[in-house]
Formats: sequence, structure tokens, C-alpha cells
Amino acid sequence: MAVAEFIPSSSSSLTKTISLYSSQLLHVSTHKPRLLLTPLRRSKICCSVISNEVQAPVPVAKEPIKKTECFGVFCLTYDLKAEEETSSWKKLINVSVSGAAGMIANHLLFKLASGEVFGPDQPVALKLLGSERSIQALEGVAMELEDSLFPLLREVSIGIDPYEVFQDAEWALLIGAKPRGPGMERAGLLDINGQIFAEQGKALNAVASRNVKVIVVGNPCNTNALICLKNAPDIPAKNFHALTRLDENRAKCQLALKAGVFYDKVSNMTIWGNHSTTQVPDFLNAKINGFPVKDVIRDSKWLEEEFTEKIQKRGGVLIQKWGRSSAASTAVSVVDAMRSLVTPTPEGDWFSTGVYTNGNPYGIAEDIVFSMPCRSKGDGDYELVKDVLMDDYLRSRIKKSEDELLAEKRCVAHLTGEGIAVCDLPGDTMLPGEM
Ligand SMILES: NC(=O)C1=CN([C@@H]2O[C@H](COP(=O)(O)OP(=O)(O)OC[C@H]3O[C@@H](n4cnc5c(N)ncnc54)[C@H](OP(=O)(O)O)[C@@H]3O)[C@@H](O)[C@H]2O)C=CC1
Ligand SMILES: O=C([O-])CC(=O)C(=O)O
Repeated sequence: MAVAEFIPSSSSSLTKTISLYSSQLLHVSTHKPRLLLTPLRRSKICCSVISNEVQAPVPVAKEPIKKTECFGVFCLTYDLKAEEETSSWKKLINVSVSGAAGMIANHLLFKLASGEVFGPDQPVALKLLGSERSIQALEGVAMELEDSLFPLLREVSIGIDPYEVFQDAEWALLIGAKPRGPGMERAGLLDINGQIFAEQGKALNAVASRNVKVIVVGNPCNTNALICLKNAPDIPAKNFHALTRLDENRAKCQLALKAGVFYDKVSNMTIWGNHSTTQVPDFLNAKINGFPVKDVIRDSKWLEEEFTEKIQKRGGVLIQKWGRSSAASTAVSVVDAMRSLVTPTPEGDWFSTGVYTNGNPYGIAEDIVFSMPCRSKGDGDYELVKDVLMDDYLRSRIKKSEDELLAEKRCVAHLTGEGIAVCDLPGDTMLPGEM
């Protein structure tokens, strides 16, 4: 990856050179360096810093972007004054994002850059994956990131090769996926998107941090996550997540509305299963103001039918209104999902995420990616919650989602290294946005 060379200026004893290589410690400055630069693409820029004055950059070369490159102002290195050093130096964190020119990313990237996920003292590098078709748009995204002057955003690079964009990734947010078009079979979507996630799994396996945390957003996200992890055998399967946090947030909102409370009073909300219309929003274990939902909302018919279906189909209703799928609330839920892994889960509570079933205590089939209740110590890892209630209703609903995921798995066997694909998908289930 290209990073501009820094040519030392007439150095003052009060200046310290910090180059923005991801392996180095960074100084989190509350001040933006005073740089008056024209953003340049694939340009070597050198600048002399004398008494805080910056001379005009000297462009050396300018070529179209073909592979991962640092972008514009993020190619610069900075002189930071020694007195600006604080005890809050932290190592730059590398976040790779696919589908970075898409709608969800357009909300998410700005949240990541502002410190919403990792906090106000954590510098961030964003590595954006696009394609030939989106590279111009991706440059536009990078320009907007430049213009936002985020103090914590220390590196932005864009590229179309996952083997470059995922280099040293500590987080990989896999958003890019082909939307289902008119007349396309679900099996066809699984195959096209599965190939994207198989390739990206291989790339992560080859170049990402060995402890990378992967959040798959692109649909069908559970099975895409399964394909991805199967193609990344050197990365713990436990590190792969399928995003079901949006479903959890939707469920909390609807329960709060029905109970007439603010949504922060709803806790212990589990979404079980697939991010599809078979998902199970669990009102047996969820609480309102610390009380079981069923003690607060004494309308079982509403819970079993109206509420459940509302959550399962919320995405589709929104698409009918908007003409496109949820982007802003999905981005918010990605932030929530990440924060749940990097901050300790509040005592007694939990969150939902789609994770690899490997020794789960609920009797769910092994070797699929299934949304379940989890807790984290805030170290990026999680544990499944053990003490949850089950009843016949919950068990039968969970089984339906499990059957669907097992069918999806058989349908992508050619992408997981498990032989010949057989597609016997249940006909009556869909992505939330497909109704
Ligand atoms: N899990 C969840 O809760 C949710 C998941 N989603 C899913 O997230 C994904 C992204 O949504 P959103 O950002 O709104 O979508 P957009 O259509 O805005 O962006 C999707 C990106 O996917 C990339 N892409 C990859 N392969 C293809 C292809 N074959 N054809 C077209 N585009 C492709 C494109 O980027 P490029 O050209 O750079 O590759 C495009 O920018 C979708 O799969 C959507 O269903 C949406 C909402 C909620
Ligand atoms: O199907 C889609 O793209 C939308 C989706 O997942 C959701 O809104 O939950």
C-alpha cells in the first residue's frame, strides 16, 4: 500500500515525526495539523513543516487508481509537536469495509471515523473495498471523509483487491453483496453472493490479522458468514458474525411501543436464527423494566403473531416505503454490534449476534451460523448465554429457522468445500426485504 514519503524539514527540537503506518503508535492530537493541501490520488507528497507553516505539496505522479492506495490527505505524514503528546497514545486500528461505496457504508464509515465505536482516543484506519464499477464512487466517499476533518481518522485507502484491502485488518465489515433482482432464484442469490464471500474469506485468511473480527452484513448474511469462515480456516470460526443486531433493535422498539415505555427499558432481547423471515424474536426471555415481557404485555396472540411477523418483515415494509433497504438503521446496528464486542455487556443483559454453532447449549444444529444470545467482556470475544428459558413455541420456531439454514448450507456446499450443492430451500421463507 502506498504511503507518502516524509522528507524531514528543518527540524525543530520541539517536533516529532509520526508517520501514519499502521504498525506504529500514533499520537491522538486534539488539533488537526495545519495542512493546506490539494487532495491527490496516488501522489507522493512531501511537505516541509517549519514553525507550523506548511509549504505547498509537490506532486510527483498521478495515475488512475488500480489497487489499494492511500487517499489524498491521508497519504501525508505529520509533524506533531512534542508538547501535544499525551498518555493516550494508542495503536492505530485497521478496519476494512467492503461495499464501501454502498448505502450502508455511507452512514457507517462516518460513524467509525468519528469515534462512535472505539472511543475518542482511538485512531482509526479505514480500508475501503470497491470494484471496477464503484471505484469512482469510492473516491467520492474518500473525499467526503477528507472533508469531514475527523481527528481520529488517520488513514484512508481505497482499492478493488480484497487481498490488499484486508491486509492486517483487525475488523472486516463485509457489506458488499449483490441485491436480489427481479426473477432471481434464492439459490441464484446464494451462489452469486456466496462466491463473493468465499473469495473474501480466502483473502482474510491470507492477509488479515489472525484475530480479525468479521461482521457479515451482505445478505443472506448467515450463510455468507458460514461460507466466509469455511474459506478462512486459519482464523477462528468464533470470530465471524452475521449481523442480526438490526433485528434486535427493531424488536426492542416494537416491544417498547406496545408497553408504552422508552426503548432503553427493554433488555435481554434475543433474535434466534437466520436473518430472514424465519428469525425468532424471543419474547419469552426479553424483559421490560427488568420484568418478563409476558408479565408486562399480557397479549400472547399479539406477541406470537403480530409482533413476531412485524420484526420478521420489517425490512420489507421499509423497502416498500423507501424504495430501498434500511441503510441508516443498519449502520447504527453495525456500530451497536461492534460496541457490544468492545465494551463489557451490562450485568444481567445480553445481545444477539449470528455466530458459528460449535458446542452450543441450546441443542441447535452444529456447523451453521445462527443468531443467539451472547455476552462479552469487552475484549472483542463473546460467550453464549447459558441460562435462557425455552418453551415449545420457541423451540418449534427455532427449529424452522434452523431447518432453513441447514437447507441454505446444503445449497452452498460447493463453496464451503463440502461437496456437491443440493438446493432444497423451503419455499416460504425470504430475506426480510423480499416480501
Ligand atoms: N444484515 C442486515 O441486517 C442487513 C443487510 N443488508 C444487506 O446489506 C447489503 C448491502 O446493502 P446496501 O449498502 O444498502 O446496498 P447497496 O446496493 O447500496 O451497496 C451494495 C454494494 O454491494 C456491492 N456489490 C457486490 N457485488 C455486487 C454485484 N454483483 N452487483 C451489484 N453490487 C454488488 C456494490 O459495491 P461494489 O461495486 O463496490 O462491489 C454495492 O456498492 C445487501 O446485501 C443488503 O441486503 C441490508 C440491510 C440490513
Ligand atoms: O433484504 C434487505 O436487503 C434488507 C434487510 O436485510 C433488512 O432490512 O433487514
